[in-house]
Amino acid sequence: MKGILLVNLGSPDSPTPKDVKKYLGEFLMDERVIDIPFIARAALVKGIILKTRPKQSAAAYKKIWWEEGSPLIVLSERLQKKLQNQISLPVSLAMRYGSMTIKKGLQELVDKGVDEVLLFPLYPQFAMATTETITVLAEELRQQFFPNLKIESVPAFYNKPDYIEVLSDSIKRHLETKNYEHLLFSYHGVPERHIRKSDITKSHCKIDGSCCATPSKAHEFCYRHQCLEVTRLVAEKLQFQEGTYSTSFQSRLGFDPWLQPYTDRTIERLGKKGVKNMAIVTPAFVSDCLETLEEIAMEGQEIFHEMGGKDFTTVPCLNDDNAWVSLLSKWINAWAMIETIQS
Ligand SMILES: C=CC1=C(C)c2cc3[nH]c(cc4nc(cc5[nH]c(cc1n2)c(C)c5CCC(=O)O)C(CCC(=O)O)=C4C)c(C)c3C=C
Ligand SMILES: [Fe+2]
Ligand SMILES: [Fe+2]
Repeated sequence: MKGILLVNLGSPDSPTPKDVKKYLGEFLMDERVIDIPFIARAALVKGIILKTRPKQSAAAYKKIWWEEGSPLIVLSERLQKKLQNQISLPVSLAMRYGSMTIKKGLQELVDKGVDEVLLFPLYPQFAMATTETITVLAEELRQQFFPNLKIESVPAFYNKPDYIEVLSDSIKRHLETKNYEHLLFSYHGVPERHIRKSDITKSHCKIDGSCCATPSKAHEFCYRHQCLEVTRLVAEKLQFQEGTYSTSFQSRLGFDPWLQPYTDRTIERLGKKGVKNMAIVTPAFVSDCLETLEEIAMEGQEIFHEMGGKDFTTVPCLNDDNAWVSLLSKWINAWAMIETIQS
């Protein structure tokens, strides 16, 4: 029997420094997140980051935490439940980090009689820190604990026309009554080094602003290209005028160069330039989370107001939007059908 495992990033068990420290320790010790040699990574994470960041991050988590738990987990659970109501195959949910492990998710499916899993990383764009770390871990777990299980992974879906349509409709619906001058597409950032590492041609990526617009097979794994494409395709679909929208990258950590322009500086620039009403959408995230609810909706808004801006509108992530759930069930049913025909 076939089954589906949705996988998102994960959150701490509670917004306390102790639980945040445990969660960040697992997250940041992932070699595909902080991609430096083990000894240096352990020194940086355990010796520096985990000494101060858990307290700071716990305070941020406290501001956005819901009675039912972490927004990212609660929203992912709502998505899984709605999807399960539309699909006859078992649908489970796991997180790459934290208590809802991929191992538990696979076990849950196996216990229901599943022997073929569609592994669905909930990320529109590929990144080694997101999609790749999920598929690599799932394969390691398969080899170690579930040798008879067949696992197939869903690749990045950033440019699928039906995804762009659902995202564009959501943006349009949420901004219909808003009189905004500029729409900022803010994506989670990654260090520039990650983009070069994921370049399968080893020669295409220049991070100079031009390579991502030049056709290349490197784009199958280029996070920057895939983010820029989402902006371009949505702008084309919604017929945005040049100059009324732009792309930026948020949530940088450490001192390495990350993808630019940075979101906080872009908001600052827009405010300084005299933009009074702006809107912001975050298409790297399928579920609202700390990075959208605190960093953008709270901190971003504060920056904009300090710079003289007035209206700051955030477009929610797709979360458990009905059109999004229907699209996911369409993709999953197509997979189940093709697999059945082939076998
Ligand atoms: C598009 C998805 C994401 C990418 C790419 C990504 C890369 C990445 N992240 C960090 C460090 C942190 N990220 C944190 C939170 C966080 N990151 C994502 C998604 C991506 N990260 C999400 C959905 C969240 C929110 C989780 C939640 O519980 O709501 C955090 C923790 C919070 C904090 O202390 O600021 C860190 C740290 C790195 C280093 C990285 C690069 C490769
Ligand atoms: Fe992150
Ligand atoms: Fe590129």
